Amino acid sequence: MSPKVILLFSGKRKSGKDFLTDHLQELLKDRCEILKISQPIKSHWARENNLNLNELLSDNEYKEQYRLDMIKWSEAMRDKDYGCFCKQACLNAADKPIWIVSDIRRKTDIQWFKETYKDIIKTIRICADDDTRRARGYQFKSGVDDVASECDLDDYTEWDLVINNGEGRQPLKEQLSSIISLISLS
Ligand SMILES: Nc1ncnc2c1ncn2[C@@H]1O[C@H](COP(=O)(O)OP(=O)(O)O)[C@@H](O)[C@H]1O
Ligand SMILES: C[C@@](O)(CCOP(=O)(O)OP(=O)(O)O)CC(=O)O
Repeated sequence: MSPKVILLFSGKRKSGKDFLTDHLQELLKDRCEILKISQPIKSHWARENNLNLNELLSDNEYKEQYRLDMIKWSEAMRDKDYGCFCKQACLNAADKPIWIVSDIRRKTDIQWFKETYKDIIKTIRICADDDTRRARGYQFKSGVDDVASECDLDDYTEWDLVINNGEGRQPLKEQLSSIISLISLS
């Protein structure tokens, strides 16, 4: 069974990508699977450098120590094949009707998914103001917050849905129902 819908989520660090996609998964239960493009990157990095993969995958400070190096290595890999990590994430994914990709970062990520899975793609941008992100632990870092990893989709305008997850956000239930309304499994 191949997926019927693929939801691509994008947003800056601490905008709430994991928070919202984890809650979405609680709602959709076993109909969905969360895919992370950063998973193959982090797996490689953990293996090569003898690091704790679970810590790298968590939302705590641990991954921040390695983010800059992971960005540099993964950019070099993407220069050779822009879809390499998207492909790996999909190869490891379970057969579920809904795939939730929680960390789209580049226009080429969207391009790869649209080329590969055509019109079952929906794109969602999560926004949060800087004060809210800072309250969640964000601190600007040169080489991380001013490069493609965080900025390439800033000027993308073709989102199917934009969700405010900062100051003045709607209650979680409403945020989630706006996402659910994108899904039609006919
Ligand atoms: N709407 C929200 N309400 C409460 N806490 C939130 C909300 N959105 C995000 N957070 C918290 O902010 C932190 C960063 O969120 P996270 O989902 O890890 O961001 P990202 O994956 O975009 O870097 C986490 O501790 C998360 O629980
Ligand atoms: C090297 C990275 O894949 C690390 C991404 O780690 P996370 O996806 O865990 O980051 P946030 O959730 O936004 O905090 C970035 C990249 O450019 O591929």
